[in-house]
Amino acid sequence: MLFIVGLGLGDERDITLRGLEAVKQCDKVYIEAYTSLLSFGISSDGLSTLEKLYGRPVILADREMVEEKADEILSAARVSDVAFLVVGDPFGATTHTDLVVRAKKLGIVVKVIHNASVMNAIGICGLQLYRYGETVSIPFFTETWRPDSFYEKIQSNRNLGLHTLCLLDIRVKEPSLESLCRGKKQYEPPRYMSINTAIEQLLEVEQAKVDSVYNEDTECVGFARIGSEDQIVVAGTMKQLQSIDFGAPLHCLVITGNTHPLEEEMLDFYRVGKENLEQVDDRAS
Ligand SMILES: C[S@@+](CC[C@H](N)C(=O)[O-])C[C@H]1O[C@@H](n2cnc3c(N)ncnc32)[C@H](O)[C@@H]1O
Repeated sequence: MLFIVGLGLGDERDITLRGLEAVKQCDKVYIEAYTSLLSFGISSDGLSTLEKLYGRPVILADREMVEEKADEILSAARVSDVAFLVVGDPFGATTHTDLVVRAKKLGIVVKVIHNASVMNAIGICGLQLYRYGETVSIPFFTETWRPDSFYEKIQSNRNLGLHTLCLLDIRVKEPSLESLCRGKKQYEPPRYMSINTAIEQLLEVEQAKVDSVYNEDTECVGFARIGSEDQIVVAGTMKQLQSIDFGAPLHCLVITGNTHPLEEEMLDFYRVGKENLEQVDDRAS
C-alpha cells in the first residue's frame, strides 16, 4: 500500500495521529522536500528529528527521484507498505497527483492522509477563501528569462474583485537539500523567493505593461513561515511590505481584491506597525 501523508506546516509535531500511525507501520518512508520546507528543514539534523519521532529511517526524495524514478517508490509499494511524506497537504502542490495516478494504474492501493496546507492557512489574515481567484506562481527572474504569465491571471482576478495568492519560487539544486539536511556535502544552497523579491518582480512587470493592474499602493498581505511559532503576517501596500524583513523562508503573498467589511476588520489586526503586537498575542494563546 502507498500512504501519502501530509505533514502540516510547522514542525514534526504537526503530523496527524492517523499520519503518524501509518508512518510507523511502513517498511519504507520517503519525504518529498522540494515543493515546500518544514521550519526545521534546513538544519543539519532535520531528517533525524523525523526519524526519532517515527522510529524509521527517512529517505529524502529529490525532484529527480519523484518525477523520473518514481518506479523505485512504486515497486516498493507493490510488495510492502510505503509512506510518501509531503510538507503541508499532499495536494497543495500539483506534482503528486502524477504519483497517485501511476500507483492506481499499477493496482497499488493508495491512502491519502490530509493535513493543513498553506492554501488554507492564509485564512488567518481574515481574507475569506471563497473570495480568492486563481492562484499564481512567481518564478525567479534571470538575466534572460523574465516570464510574466502571472500578470494576466492577477488582472482577471482583480477585474472580478478577487484576491490572488502568489506562491513564491523554490529553487533546489538536487544535492544541496540532502547536504543541508545531513550536513555532509558542500553544494550551492537552495534559493527561496522572499516577499521583497516577489514585489520587486511584480512591479517590474507592471511597469512594462500598458494596462494598470496594480501598483506600489496596492494592498497586500505578506506571510512568512505560516504554522510555525515565529510566523509573520503583515498587511500593507506593496511599498510598505517591501521595506519589511520577513526573515527565513517560506514566504507567500496575497494581492487583495475587493474586501468585505469583516475582512477589513481582521486585516486591521495585521496592518504595518501592529504586527509585533499580533505576534505576541499569537504566542500567548
Ligand atoms: C507548492 S506550494 C505548497 C505546498 C505544500 N504541500 C502545502 O500544501 O502547503 C509551495 C509554496 O507555498 C508557499 N508556502 C508553503 N508553505 C508556506 C509557509 N509555511 N509559509 C509561507 N508560505 C508557504 C511558498 O510560497 C512555497 O513556495
